[in-house]
Amino acid sequence: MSRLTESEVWKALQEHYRQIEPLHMRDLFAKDPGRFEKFHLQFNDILVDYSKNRITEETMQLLYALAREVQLDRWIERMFSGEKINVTENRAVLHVALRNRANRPIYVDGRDVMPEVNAVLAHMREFTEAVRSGRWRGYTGKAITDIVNIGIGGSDLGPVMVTEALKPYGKPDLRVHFVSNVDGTHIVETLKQVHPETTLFSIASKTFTTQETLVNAHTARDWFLRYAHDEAAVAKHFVALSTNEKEVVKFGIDPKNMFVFWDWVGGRYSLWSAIGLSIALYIGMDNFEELLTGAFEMDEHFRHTPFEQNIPVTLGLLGIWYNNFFGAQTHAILPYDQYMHRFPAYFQQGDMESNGKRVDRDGHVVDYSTGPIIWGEPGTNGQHAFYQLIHQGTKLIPCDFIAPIETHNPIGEHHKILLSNFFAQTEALMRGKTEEEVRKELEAAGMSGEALEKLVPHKVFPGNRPTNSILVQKITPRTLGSLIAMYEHKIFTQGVIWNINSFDQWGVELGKQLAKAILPELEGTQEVTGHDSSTNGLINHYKRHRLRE
Ligand SMILES: O=P(O)(O)OC[C@H]1O[C@@H](O)[C@@H](O)[C@@H](O)[C@@H]1O
Repeated sequence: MSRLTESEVWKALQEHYRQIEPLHMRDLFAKDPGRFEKFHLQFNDILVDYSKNRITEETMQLLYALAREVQLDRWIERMFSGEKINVTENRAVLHVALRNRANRPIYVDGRDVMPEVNAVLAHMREFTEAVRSGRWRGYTGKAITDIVNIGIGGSDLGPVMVTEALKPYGKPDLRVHFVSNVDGTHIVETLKQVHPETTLFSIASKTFTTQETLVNAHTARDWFLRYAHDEAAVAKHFVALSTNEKEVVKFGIDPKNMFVFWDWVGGRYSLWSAIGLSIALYIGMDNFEELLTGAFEMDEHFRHTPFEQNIPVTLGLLGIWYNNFFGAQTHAILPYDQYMHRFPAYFQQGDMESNGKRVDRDGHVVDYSTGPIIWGEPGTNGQHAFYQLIHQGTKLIPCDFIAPIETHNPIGEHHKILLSNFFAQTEALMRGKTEEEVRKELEAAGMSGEALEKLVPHKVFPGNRPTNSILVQKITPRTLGSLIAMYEHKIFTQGVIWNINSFDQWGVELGKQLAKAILPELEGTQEVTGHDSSTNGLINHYKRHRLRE
């Protein structure tokens, strides 16, 4: 037994779960007209309604007590004050410093990091303004029309998600492209759309050793040089976003064209750093700073608001409730906003790479479930795809519904229809439809007897399916910044409760190592024998059939 599962409050939650499990939210709503009032939070223009959860006031009290039990407040302070809470890599976790708009000093190893943070922001401003205004010229004197960001994981997903989410703020005559996959198709298809004289490549890699990114970057460089025939021209078309100057120089990028960040920025928390350059190029530095401001406001909220009114803490605790007491395995993020279509994918990395851990901070295998599987698609597409399982399947899937009150594209009735679906789905998931209601409905449609009885069970919706509804005024840079930070801190809250290190990612290493070992084995015709029979069989099949080409 771990300290967590042995704690009094954990046991009280287990006991309490037995009382809550049989209750239906329909009845909880019927009994208490003040339920929405009780269970919603507001911060700036973000409203979080968590009343459609399988909770009572006692549930929340116990969950907040759990946050106190694990001293969440102390962990928050540790993060914000630059303590090396990423213990396995001996690093501070300071993405919050990147958006510390108050400019309060934050120390790492006795040194205030803020002057460096501000210097990089100034460098980004100078560069993005030069490119956007057309002052920055390519090797034949033309202005830049296309940005190709080459990066993967945290060096890709954030910029992709944000540039998509903030498309209405993008410079119309500047296109951004993202190449991440080592599959040659990704770079080949992208290069078909751009011209070397007017394209700027940003090579985004914290370590600058990631195989996929370097392979793609070399291919881009070779392609470029086939046109330019001049190594000196590379400086006008390639910039690097990285922590590793040595490798950047080795690649052939002038350190003047390097935008730096630091080891205390985790890859999946790096969109706020120089990794956000493609975002800043696209939406402009003022908007990029608005994004930072939105995140900063959420940071302040997270750091200073009592748990009971604290949005990330509350969302984190609700996640714990389903994950650890109801046994929910997954969590869906469902943005009702087409521009936000990569938001679930972004937090797939954000959450699953952070909290997909099976040992605690002290290296002990945990005896409780940790990070959920995160998934989702924008509404209403999801409704016509996987919502069936959420409504009537055998699995409990807590969902976050996110929607803007105002759309960037007010055309006809579209937004009202979209929002009516947003409201209807959480209502349907909560209420369901009883046998009696189904029977009445079928009778009204003129059905009766055996035919009716046969159909009834199929048309019953059990309901009682938990959702959070997150309504924002509009998806602006500032609001998006707050929303992203909200989820980051939710992940942090859960990591603290599970006593895991949310900031390393050793799990990605084994596959990388094995791929490196296998790569040379794919050469030549010699039979491979060094693996298990499945891996040998697959590699040898590939080698035999490749030779047939
Ligand atoms: O930014 P670089 O160093 O290329 O890493 C890209 C990605 O690599 C993966 O293996 C993970 O470690 C991610 O967290 C990271 O975002």
